[in-house]
Amino acid sequence: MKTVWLVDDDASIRFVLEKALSRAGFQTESFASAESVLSALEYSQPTVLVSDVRMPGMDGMTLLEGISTNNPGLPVIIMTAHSDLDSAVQAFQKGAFEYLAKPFDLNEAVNLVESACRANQGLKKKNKIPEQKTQDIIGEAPAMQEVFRAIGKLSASSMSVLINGESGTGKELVAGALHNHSPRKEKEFIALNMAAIPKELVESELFGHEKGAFTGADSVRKGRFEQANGGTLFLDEIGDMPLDVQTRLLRVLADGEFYRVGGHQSIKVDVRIIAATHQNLEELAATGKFREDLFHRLNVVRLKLPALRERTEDIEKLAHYFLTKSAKELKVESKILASDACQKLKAFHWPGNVRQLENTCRWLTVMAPGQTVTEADLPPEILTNPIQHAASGDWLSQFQAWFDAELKKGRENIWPDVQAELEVKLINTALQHCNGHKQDAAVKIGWGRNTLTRKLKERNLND
Ligand SMILES: Nc1ncnc2c1ncn2[C@@H]1O[C@H](COP(=O)(O)OP(=O)(O)OP(=O)(O)O)[C@@H](O)[C@H]1O
Repeated sequence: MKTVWLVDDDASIRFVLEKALSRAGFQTESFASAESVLSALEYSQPTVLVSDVRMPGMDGMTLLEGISTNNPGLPVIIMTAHSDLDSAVQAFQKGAFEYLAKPFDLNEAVNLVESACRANQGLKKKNKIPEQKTQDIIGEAPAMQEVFRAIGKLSASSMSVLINGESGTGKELVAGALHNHSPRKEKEFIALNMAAIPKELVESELFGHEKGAFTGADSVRKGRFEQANGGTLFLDEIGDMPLDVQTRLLRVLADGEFYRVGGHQSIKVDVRIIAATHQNLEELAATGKFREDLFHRLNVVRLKLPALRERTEDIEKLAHYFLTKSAKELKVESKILASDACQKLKAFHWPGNVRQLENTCRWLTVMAPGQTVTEADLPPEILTNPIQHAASGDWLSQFQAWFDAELKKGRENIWPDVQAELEVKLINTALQHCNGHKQDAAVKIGWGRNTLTRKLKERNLND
């Protein structure tokens, strides 16, 4: 029978895990401290060990180190209430099989234990990398926990990573964390935004040029690839990379060497590529705007960063973090968010994502009159949020994707059709809501009764 040992000083956690695991057919044994489990490990060994991080006396990380040395191959799942990036990364670097952020779903915990049992030889102890504090990445939402896990798992590798996410969701921050937690961290991390460089300069920016390669090339210039040698090159907005440069990039990725513009001598480099985009690269590849082979080369590991409106549970913590940060920068006392203001921030749709929240907090630090920020202190654009995020999902993003696809098909003069569709939906929904009462429906929409009557005629809707 498969045995699972549980280590946690919190009796209630031990109790619920014991129950869930025995129901799933495991034999369990519980320990209240790391010391007691270490002495038990001298005599026997379970199939899987699950341990908390913070415990009085020896902590979970030290226990993990001891296990990696004395019981290599024993899969250990680390639980922590402190769901920050550092503990996830540390756990993986110290050889943990998985990382479970508290509070967790019991099914998730059982599934994890099951997969740890299957990986019976577990993870070998990895080379210890000196700890390095990265810029905090705040995120307790499940999608962010996935990202932290991936950063931890990728910390020993040089694989290409493709990061998807809207503008301001933290793509560059995550790329930086991937670099800082990799063996390349002593070398350069270079970030380059493809959309920000004029098309004709992209090639020389990346690969450098020889003197006289083109008008204005007065001297030899090293490109970003050479600067990033041994390190990481972060290519933001990769979907905007011109096709001919994509071909060259593909060649560098395949051969590890390239020529400067106008050069005849090949240059060898070892660069890890992390690419990011807010676009749908599969779609771009399907329509010939992005090289399919390059897409597959970059898409070895894909990370999806959620839009801020999809992780409202993180807004309060992020706001607190940014208010503290900007207060430090401005050398003033940090503002505190009142709960009405916090509710408003959570209800806003944040088209600019975390960057916009950061800017709002900076604005509040300067502009809010008192130490406590109330709803009335918030900038007007947040209070007059025209379209509350629809509970049924992010229909504006879907609309945007549809619009984008129509444009790509070459469609023109879209507005009349969109307007007609929107009006029909507005009218029908309002009439239904008001049991067919036109006056009330007009008020709900914000039209006069005559406008509603005219629109009903125009749109051939039955009176
Ligand atoms: N989870 C997070 N925790 C803390 N700060 C964050 C987080 N996500 C983003 N930020 C901050 O928000 C700002 C925008 O992030 P970043 O530049 O990484 O976004 P991006 O997705 O690369 O944006 P773009 O696509 O527009 O370049 C940065 O100042 C970053 O530090």
